[in-house]
Amino acid sequence: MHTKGPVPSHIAFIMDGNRRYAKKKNLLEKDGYRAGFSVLINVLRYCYELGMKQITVYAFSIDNFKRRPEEVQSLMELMQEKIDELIAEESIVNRLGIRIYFRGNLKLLSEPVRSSVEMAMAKTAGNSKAVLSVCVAYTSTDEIARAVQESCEEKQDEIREQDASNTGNYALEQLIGVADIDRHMYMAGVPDPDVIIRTSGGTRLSNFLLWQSAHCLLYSPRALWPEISFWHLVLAIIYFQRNYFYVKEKKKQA
Ligand SMILES: CC(C)=CCC/C(C)=C/CC/C(C)=C/COP(=O)(O)OP(=O)(O)O
Repeated sequence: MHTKGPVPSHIAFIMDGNRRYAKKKNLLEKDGYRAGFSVLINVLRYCYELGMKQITVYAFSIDNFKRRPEEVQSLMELMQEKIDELIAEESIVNRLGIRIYFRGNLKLLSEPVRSSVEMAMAKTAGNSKAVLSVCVAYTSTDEIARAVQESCEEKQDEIREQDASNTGNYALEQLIGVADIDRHMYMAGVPDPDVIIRTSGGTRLSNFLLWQSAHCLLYSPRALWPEISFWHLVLAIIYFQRNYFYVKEKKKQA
């Protein structure tokens, strides 16, 4: 597919509005999520066809564990079922050559879900045409805190040496900088997103990619996530293209 003008290299989605969709259509909550997953598959294909090769979705936040236990359970079961579909040999992921990463505090997941997630990452490791990052058990503040902790652990010996020499010139800022923290992020190695799309009209980031969104655009179509179509993506790209030079300049200055 050919588009005029640049397309985002990395597009990220806050898939909001699945429960509202279920309510609107008189469906069970879990069927709202099922509809959301089907749309995710379509969106993946559209993004790929439009030339966007880094796609990130916010599938489950650490805060989502506080929802009703039955809801958490049903979402986790759906996730497991859908991961199996995603990695089936003839799946769209394998046909298009998409590598899947699950990013987040994965030890918070139950054992069966964690095994599925790890299997999906291993089974798609040979795919190299595009990357789907699925943020689960994720919040940005958790990601940043862990990255800072790991950066400190990595430099432990040097920090101790400075402590021991006790010169009064304690230079932690020379030991740990932005690049060190970057390397320990769940999103390490992924270029920052150009656009975050939050469906259902909300303009909050809800603890998603806070570190990575310094120069990112936020686009908020009114449609609920399961209502997202190809044309919503086209409009998002037009919005990106209108702001492209601003984003490019900001990144250059950074
Ligand atoms: C395997 C895989 C990647 C599965 C992902 C499935 C999927 C669509 C997950 C979305 C999860 C979620 C908590 C969305 C927020 O909308 P909400 O349900 O809170 O909606 P609301 O704003 O209407 O309450």
